[in-house]
Amino acid sequence: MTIIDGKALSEKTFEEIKETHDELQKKAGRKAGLAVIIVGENPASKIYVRNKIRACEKVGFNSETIRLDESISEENLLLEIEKLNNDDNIDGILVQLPLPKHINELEVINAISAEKDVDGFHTTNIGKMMIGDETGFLPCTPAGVIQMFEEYNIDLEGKDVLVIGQSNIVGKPMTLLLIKKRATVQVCNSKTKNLSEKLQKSDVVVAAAGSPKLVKASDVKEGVVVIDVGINRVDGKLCGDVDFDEVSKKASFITPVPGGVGPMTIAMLIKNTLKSYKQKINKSK
Ligand SMILES: Nc1nc(=O)c2c([nH]1)NC[C@@H]1CN(c3ccc(C(=O)N[C@@H](CCC(=O)O)C(=O)O)cc3)C=[N+]21
Repeated sequence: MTIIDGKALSEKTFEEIKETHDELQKKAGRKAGLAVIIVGENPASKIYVRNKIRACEKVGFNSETIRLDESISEENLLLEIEKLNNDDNIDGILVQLPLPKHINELEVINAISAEKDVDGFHTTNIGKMMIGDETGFLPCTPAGVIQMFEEYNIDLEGKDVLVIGQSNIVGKPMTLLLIKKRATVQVCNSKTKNLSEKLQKSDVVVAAAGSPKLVKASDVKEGVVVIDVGINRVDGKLCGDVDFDEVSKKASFITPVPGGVGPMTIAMLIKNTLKSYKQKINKSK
């Protein structure tokens, strides 16, 4: 059994990006820049945003955090985004989700210039992913999972993959990227019947349901590859959707929580920001 070390893999990615960025910035005369907008005081959001800013520091990018009050109007949030769209020192804009209920998330995401949407949530980038146009940005979590498969030489061709969860930010895009790898994908949600039966038949499981210990050892087959995208806080402790201690005894590969998919998500955000920076400095030449 191999534990897929997302933390180590993210550190390796940061080092590679730092080197490339150090080179490019000499010629471009400016650093890459990421702007993160956070609305309200969600404690989990604060931790994630802090991790993203730290990652920028590691690779030498400029970063800017814009903290807005919970009560901000959608109109004023859109004005903040517009400023960043027009700022030539900003390559990536990220609006931390979830947003307060009075704000329309889709409107806000689509107000970000598609060329700066390093989250890969903009309709244009989703469309590009759908048809395989590689000029766009891939959503960070699914892209991070694919990177893990590649680094550990886990071949997906012809494999039966079960994706648990169908969110716009994980389940749906994950499915598209797995199809591109020629896997046979089945997508489950909370209405799915006989989940355990489906798990037993799967070569690879991607769990993104947000339900602690949903995937148990008795559900999976010997040699299964398990990717745990869940982030749940149980009694103050961070845990995924997989009963790691038990399932790891049957798995060939498994990701831990923390230290698995989470750090890879941030690594892909930084990678997307570098891609945007490259596209912009090449354009202005
Ligand atoms: N616009 C937007 N983009 C996002 O990418 C986005 C978002 N909104 N909203 C929330 C989710 C969640 N997310 C995580 C990123 C890193 C870790 C991470 O680094 N996790 C560490 C542990 C962190 C901890 O201690 O809590 C780990 O798994 O090892 C987790 C979760 C990004 N998200």
